[in-house]
Amino acid sequence: MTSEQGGRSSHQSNRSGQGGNSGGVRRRDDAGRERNRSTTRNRTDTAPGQRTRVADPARLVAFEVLRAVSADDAYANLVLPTRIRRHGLDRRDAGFATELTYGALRAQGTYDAILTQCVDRPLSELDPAILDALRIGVHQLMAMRVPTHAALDQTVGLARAVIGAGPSGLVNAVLRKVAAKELPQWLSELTEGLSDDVKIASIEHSHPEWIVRSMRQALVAHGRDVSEITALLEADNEAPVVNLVALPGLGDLSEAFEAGFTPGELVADSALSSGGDLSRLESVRDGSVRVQDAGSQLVARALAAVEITSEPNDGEERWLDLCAGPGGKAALLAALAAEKGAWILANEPSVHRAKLVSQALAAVPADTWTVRTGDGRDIGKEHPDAFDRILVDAPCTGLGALRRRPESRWRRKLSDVAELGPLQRELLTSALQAVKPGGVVAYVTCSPHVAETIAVVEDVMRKRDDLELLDAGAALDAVSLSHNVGAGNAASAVPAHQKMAQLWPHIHQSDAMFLALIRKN
Ligand SMILES: C[S@@+](CC[C@H](N)C(=O)[O-])C[C@H]1O[C@@H](n2cnc3c(N)ncnc32)[C@H](O)[C@@H]1O
Repeated sequence: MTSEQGGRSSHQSNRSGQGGNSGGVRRRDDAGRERNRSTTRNRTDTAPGQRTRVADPARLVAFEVLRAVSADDAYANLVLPTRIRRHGLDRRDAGFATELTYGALRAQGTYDAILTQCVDRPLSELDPAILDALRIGVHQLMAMRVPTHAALDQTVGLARAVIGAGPSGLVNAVLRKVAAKELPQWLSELTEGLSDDVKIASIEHSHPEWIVRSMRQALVAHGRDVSEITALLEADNEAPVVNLVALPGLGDLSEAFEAGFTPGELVADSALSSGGDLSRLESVRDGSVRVQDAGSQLVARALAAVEITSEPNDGEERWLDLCAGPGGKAALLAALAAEKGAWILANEPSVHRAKLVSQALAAVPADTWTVRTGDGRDIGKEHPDAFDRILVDAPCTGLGALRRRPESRWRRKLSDVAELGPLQRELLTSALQAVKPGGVVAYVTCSPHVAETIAVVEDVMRKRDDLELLDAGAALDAVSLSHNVGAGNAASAVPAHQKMAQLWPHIHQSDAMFLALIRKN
């Protein structure tokens, strides 16, 4: 099972299925939602904390993951599957735990704003474990189809079992206040009297204000209307579908289609599904079919297909993936290189990640690729004018992949953008040294933040007079199935920006990948 399976609802989905308030034994349906068995007794008004004394395993899993994220800086997508296994959750409970975990993490900003109205002290003064239990309770009350009494009873029971009887009383009292209003009413109260659109969007769509501001700026820089911000932030709060790619010439999607995947509409040799146990697929196990976002597939294909005028060495093009770990794009590029009779060097400084690159490349003929463990900033000096095509998939804030990393919006800081800037510039500078005259460098980030995208490209290009920006939007169109991706920036007021391309989750259902293609003349 993928860790996203079952994480369906945005935190703002309605509570339409939440009408029942009868007591009785809980059961979950296929989507992991709790249903009541019919009984007539209404237990909502009795003290839930007095009843349930054991933690429901699915809620316990969500609580443990939230604790690992807030106390140990863990990544939810890595911890969740291990906890699901450890607690032996079945498919339905795993779906419920996934929705609860990811929903509570994504919507943390909105939920904390609600909790602030219901707790008699600053949230920072609460025991962090109590705060995590409250967030789990709020998500059930505001966005899942869990009957109110079950959300209260089970969350208070969880707090009693894992934190203690005293705190469970606090959890009970606070969640009862939260439950008194539905989400739309909370949101209108929280935003009443505010005139700052950024603040309002931040509360309503649970993104830090600096990220809302950055996204708005990026939309405008790429010639889009700022009003798209709502759709963009909403897309960030949705669980992404699983995208597969069959490595060209090596992989076959028929097994995936038999397992219920549907053909991808954006890019060739791709397939989509909302979930499923990928380890069942032999083609995934042997690495010839890989999980990869459609945006990543498109940018890799655009670089492989764009016209170059450099002279191949002995008829063989030399490609370089400067920042290859963990190897997603390197695998697709290497398969495309093998088809064209080219060779690729995949570079990665982290030893662990370089090993992952080698594993990712294992399905591709071994004479097509080499993995180098080293700093990409040195390659330009060591190998000037040596490569025909270079990918610089630069280390970045990852603000374009918030759908996949539910906690990252709270962990990232504006200062990270400034800290990454020099490295991004040095890596692109190195690549421009390493590319042959007539060859092309693709500068890619999984972030739409203009300080990581347009500003880096413009700063670095200003320092040389032998560079030319190619039309990246047209290059994406050329390798897409529709031939009309719409990622180029014809509407941008700045001519140079028009040639740089930006994909968007709310438009392309992909990560927000940025692509600039630079030819050295
Ligand atoms: C955005 S990730 C690349 C993702 C990869 N292309 C893929 O598709 O799987 C950026 C990578 O750059 C690596 N990196 C960090 N500093 C670097 C440096 N000085 N030179 C080259 N790579 C670097 C990071 O370790 C990380 O693996």
